[in-house]
Amino acid sequence: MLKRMLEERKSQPRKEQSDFFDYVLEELQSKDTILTEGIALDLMFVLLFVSFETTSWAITLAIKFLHEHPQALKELKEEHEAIIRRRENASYGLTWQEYKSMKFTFQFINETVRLANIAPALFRKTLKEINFKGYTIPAGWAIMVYSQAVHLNPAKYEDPLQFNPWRWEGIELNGATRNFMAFGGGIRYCIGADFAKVQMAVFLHCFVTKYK
Ligand code: HEM
Repeated sequence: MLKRMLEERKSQPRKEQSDFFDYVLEELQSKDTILTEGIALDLMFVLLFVSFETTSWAITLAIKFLHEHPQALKELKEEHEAIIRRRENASYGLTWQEYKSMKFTFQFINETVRLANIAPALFRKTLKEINFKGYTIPAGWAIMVYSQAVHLNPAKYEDPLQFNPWRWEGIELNGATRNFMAFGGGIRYCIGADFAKVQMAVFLHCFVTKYK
């Protein structure tokens, strides 16, 4: 389907660029590009999946956790109602400052994505031979980092199957750690992580303040 769309767009170029397809086409037609049509189509397909399914899945689980944990719902409601009370005009929309002040919301989001394990594993390739606990992994081998096993490891997270947003109290996460890889890590760290968190926070804000 994407291939057909690309062909159509190529045969009838639009006067003004308005979507991602137009930018991909422009790049494809530029002289020094490293992009091929195959890569471009893969990119479009992957982006459709990683930018949509991930966040909607996390939000779906967030609703489930809210339903099952009334104390978390109460605390979340309090945080968001306080944000609205502090506003000069209650009808104004959310501001970036308000978003950054959502302490419990971030704990709630971290815990949701820890348990969601939307990408349960990460893939890497060894650049050099690695010796680990008596095992040798030759250079050039594919490795699967099973992040889900870290997120559900009782040695790392007390009572790991329990939804407990309070476990994140006082912990500021700005990227991946050895124990938290819900958005991957290193050079391939999810480029949409901050965007996904904003989307989730805005959704939660509307949900707990408007839904009756
Ligand atoms: C709750 C939502 C999301 C989760 C849990 C998530 C998780 C991940 C994970 C685990 C990776 C693999 C990173 C690695 O291999 O180290 C990844 C990569 C990626 N994510 Fe996300 N993601 C989310 C939302 C998004 C959104 C909204 C976008 C785009 C708008 C996005 C775009 C990408 C892209 C393009 C990559 C590939 C990065 C690369 O290979 O350099 N993700 N994501």
